[in-house]
Amino acid sequence: MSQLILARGVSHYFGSKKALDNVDIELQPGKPIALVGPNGAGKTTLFSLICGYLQPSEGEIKVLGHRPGSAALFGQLSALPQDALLDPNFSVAQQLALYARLQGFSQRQAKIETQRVLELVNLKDTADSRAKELSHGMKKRICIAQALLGSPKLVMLDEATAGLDPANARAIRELVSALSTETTFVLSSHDLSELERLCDRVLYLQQGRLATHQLDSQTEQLAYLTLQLREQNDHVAAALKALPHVVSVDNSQRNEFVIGYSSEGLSEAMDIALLTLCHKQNWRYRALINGHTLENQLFATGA
Ligand SMILES: Nc1ncnc2c1ncn2[C@@H]1O[C@H](COP(=O)(O)OP(=O)(O)OP(=O)(O)O)[C@@H](O)[C@H]1O
Repeated sequence: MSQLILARGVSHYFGSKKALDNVDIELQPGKPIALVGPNGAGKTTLFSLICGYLQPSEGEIKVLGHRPGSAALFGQLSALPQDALLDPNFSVAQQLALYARLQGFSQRQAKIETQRVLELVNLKDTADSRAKELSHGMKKRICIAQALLGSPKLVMLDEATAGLDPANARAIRELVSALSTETTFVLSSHDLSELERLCDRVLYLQQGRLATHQLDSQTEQLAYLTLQLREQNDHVAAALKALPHVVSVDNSQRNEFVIGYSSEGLSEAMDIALLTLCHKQNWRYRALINGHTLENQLFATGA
């Protein structure tokens, strides 16, 4: 089977500005892939190259064995760009059916496919509404429905849940998760906790250069827990360090501690020992995370 995304020495220039610098990617189909990085790091540029909206200035990129933009990828790859727009004056069903027809569905199949994707995003009732009558969040979900027409193998979603309320954002995450056995999603977002929940592979761009992260590679020698407390407490780091088997404590940010410990010969699970300590010390905890948070993996120096 062809690789999902293969990039070899890909660079992209806008005039003299090098937006992507010698990027190599080799990704197989599977669980969702996060595309992250600070503003201006080159995420949209990479997104556009994979979709075939831009051509690389140098290097080669292949999606499912084909050059992005080629006819062979028609119906196999779809994208929700950050600024995706619907026509305000046509009904939702008319627009989706048109896109389905463009993908080669017959008129009858296009109607069925339109209903199917609207059901997926839980917006069946909006079929006859015009886009201008819908809220921002509803429009976003319709655009996601559009990206799902024809069940493509690769779906690129740029900031898919930006501007959605928590319940709708969660519904989209659940949808991505549920469809992930059939479709590989590439999700670009600044919401690291969202990506952390969904993805086990990360493409991290920094000034146009790529570092691929496999999430949370716990070694056999050392395991990590991240403890987030509700309020500031003195002496937390010292008390954590005094626990048996704890090797390192990193105060990664305010009220957050990354605890490295040796799992060899543990008599009591470390999470239980930590919660017992919180209880004894009267520390109220907000979260206890197995491993590092994605934010710490990407940005913290000591993590
Ligand atoms: N059309 C363009 N013309 C000139 N420079 C551009 C153009 N598009 C992007 N750039 C530059 O290329 C670099 C990468 O931009 P890109 O939009 O890919 O970053 P990004 O990671 O998507 O950023 P953000 O998180 O802010 O959306 C930036 O320095 C940007 O200024």
